[in-house]
Amino acid sequence: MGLLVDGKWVDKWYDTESSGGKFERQASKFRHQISTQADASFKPESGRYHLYVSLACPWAHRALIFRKLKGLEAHIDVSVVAPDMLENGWEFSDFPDATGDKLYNFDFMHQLYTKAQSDITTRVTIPVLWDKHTESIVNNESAEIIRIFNSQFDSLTNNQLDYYPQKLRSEIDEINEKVYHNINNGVYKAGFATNQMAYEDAVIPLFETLDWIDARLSKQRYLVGAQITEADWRLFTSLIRFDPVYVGHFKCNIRRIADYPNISGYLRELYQHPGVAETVNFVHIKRHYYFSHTMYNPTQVIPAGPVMDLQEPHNRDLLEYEV
Ligand SMILES: N[C@@H](CCC(=O)N[C@@H](CS)C(=O)NCC(=O)O)C(=O)O
Repeated sequence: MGLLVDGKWVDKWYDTESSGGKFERQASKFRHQISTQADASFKPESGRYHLYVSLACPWAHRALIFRKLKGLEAHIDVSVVAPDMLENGWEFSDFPDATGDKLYNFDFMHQLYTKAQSDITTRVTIPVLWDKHTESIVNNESAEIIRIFNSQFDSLTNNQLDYYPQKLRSEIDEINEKVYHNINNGVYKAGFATNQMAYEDAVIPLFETLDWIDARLSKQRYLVGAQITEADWRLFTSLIRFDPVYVGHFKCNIRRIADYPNISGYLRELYQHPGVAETVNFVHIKRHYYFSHTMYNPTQVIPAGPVMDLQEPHNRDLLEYEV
């Protein structure tokens, strides 16, 4: 684990000393858009873009799900890193279901970042949406990559499914904000905290938000009502990792997802949504966290459980929802 400083790889864990034991996530660097507009530098073109992901990472998982839901597999190919993120950061070593770097055959993800900009200073995160024409990074912020996938390739795919519809945008944004701070990033803030207070500052709002969501899902099928939206997929990638990893490894153990009746059914419904189960890889997920974070799990032993039957009926369609 480390970062690039002026284009050089430096092996260094997150600095929590300067922030009172708190983990603070750095903003993503590359924020270009893909657009059909005449003057756009990045236009939607089949085969032009390449997606770099880890199957372990909840942020990359969002992008993989949207690629699937929006029928982009034939247009945007994927390279999958190995689950271990150790002294060289993300790497393309051999591991079942990892693909290697299909474009450059690099050994490490940081080589892709320095190919984009040779003197860059940044953390080397995943997902990355790469442009083969300019040989650079279009965008490395998952929240933006999924919006690009949601709408900008529709003319190529003829897939008009819209997970961020105009009329629901303000409600989706409001829920995303709460879910991002308290859950998506909340589990990391709890897990990476280096003192008791920083941990409690994260773990309490995390479970308050899960309690709130469970109550909400007792009345409506999805986070924003009767229609599945981006907000649901953004929550899904954290929920699916919760019982296998966050409960134990990140000390998010006030309750398990299995203890929440409505969230459990909702999680099963999203998992059973066509195409989604294929994007979930529990071997990569468990291996990444338990093997890479050696300061929390120095033995690198990976727990065997939990048993989860995500194919059980979810019965969410029986719900009388209020919108
Ligand atoms: N804001 C980014 C965050 C991505 C992110 O932090 N990914 C993690 C993997 S789960 C990573 O690559 N971490 C490496 C690092 O922080 O150095 C996004 O949502 O795309």
